[in-house]
Amino acid sequence: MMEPRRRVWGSWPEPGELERSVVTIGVFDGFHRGHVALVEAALAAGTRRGSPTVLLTFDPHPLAVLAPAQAPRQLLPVDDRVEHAFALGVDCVVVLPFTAELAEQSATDFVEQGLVGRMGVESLVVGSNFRCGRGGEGDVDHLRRAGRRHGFDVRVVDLVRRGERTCSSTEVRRALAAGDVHDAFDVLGRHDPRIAAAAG
Ligand SMILES: Cc1cc2nc3c(=O)[nH]c(=O)nc-3n(C[C@H](O)[C@H](O)[C@H](O)COP(=O)(O)O)c2cc1C
Ligand SMILES: Nc1ncnc2c1ncn2[C@@H]1O[C@H](COP(=O)(O)OP(=O)(O)OP(=O)(O)O)[C@@H](O)[C@H]1O
Repeated sequence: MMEPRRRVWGSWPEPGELERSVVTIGVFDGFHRGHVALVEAALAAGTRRGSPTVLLTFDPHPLAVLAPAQAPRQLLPVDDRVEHAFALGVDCVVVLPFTAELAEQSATDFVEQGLVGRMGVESLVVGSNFRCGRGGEGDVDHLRRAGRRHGFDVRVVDLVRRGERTCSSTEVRRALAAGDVHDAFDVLGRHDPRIAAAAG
């Protein structure tokens, strides 16, 4: 089968559309240094295995559904996140609509029905603080156990730091809110006028 390239799914791929993959998951708002490191680790695993590297992301931001009052201002629209992923060399992107129904799904079902059943995951690459599933129950230990049951490997990436702090979308937003665009760019690892505009 020809491996898919630059394909974007707006929901889980249908059975058979994606038979094997290296998957990295998260919101990826801003595409900061940590996100880039995660994608690079996934690409290295994809190349090693000869499997497509797929970035799985959510839209809207999970907090917009789980706690709308605390939902952060979006740094990059989902189309820009997809473009960043492709520019780095990711083969395909899955954008899952984050709905109340998805938030209620157990981590086990998310992994078995989604990652294994629809994506044929061979290797899962996440940051050490990643969680998925109802109530955030699916931490990296949970994912490793699921990986042993289903025969996929879990690669946990150490969080990228910049001096004293851990790079995160939250840190970028904090710097922007303080009016310090240079600091925001320092966490991001690049100058990005669209993100400066997100400061409003
Ligand atoms: C199936 C599923 C259910 C989730 N349910 C919850 C939840 O109940 N409470 C919560 O705070 N986050 C929940 N999340 C969101 C995750 O904790 C997390 O924010 C999301 O997977 C993105 O990961 P990231 O924040 O590391 O990018 C869920 C995620 C998934 C995939
Ligand atoms: N500094 C980092 N280094 C490496 N991986 C990271 C880093 N920060 C987040 N990740 C990973 O990137 C993926 C996407 O996470 P997410 O988009 O929630 O990042 P975040 O920047 O921590 O966001 P927020 O600040 O809004 O919680 C997850 O797998 C997460 O574990």
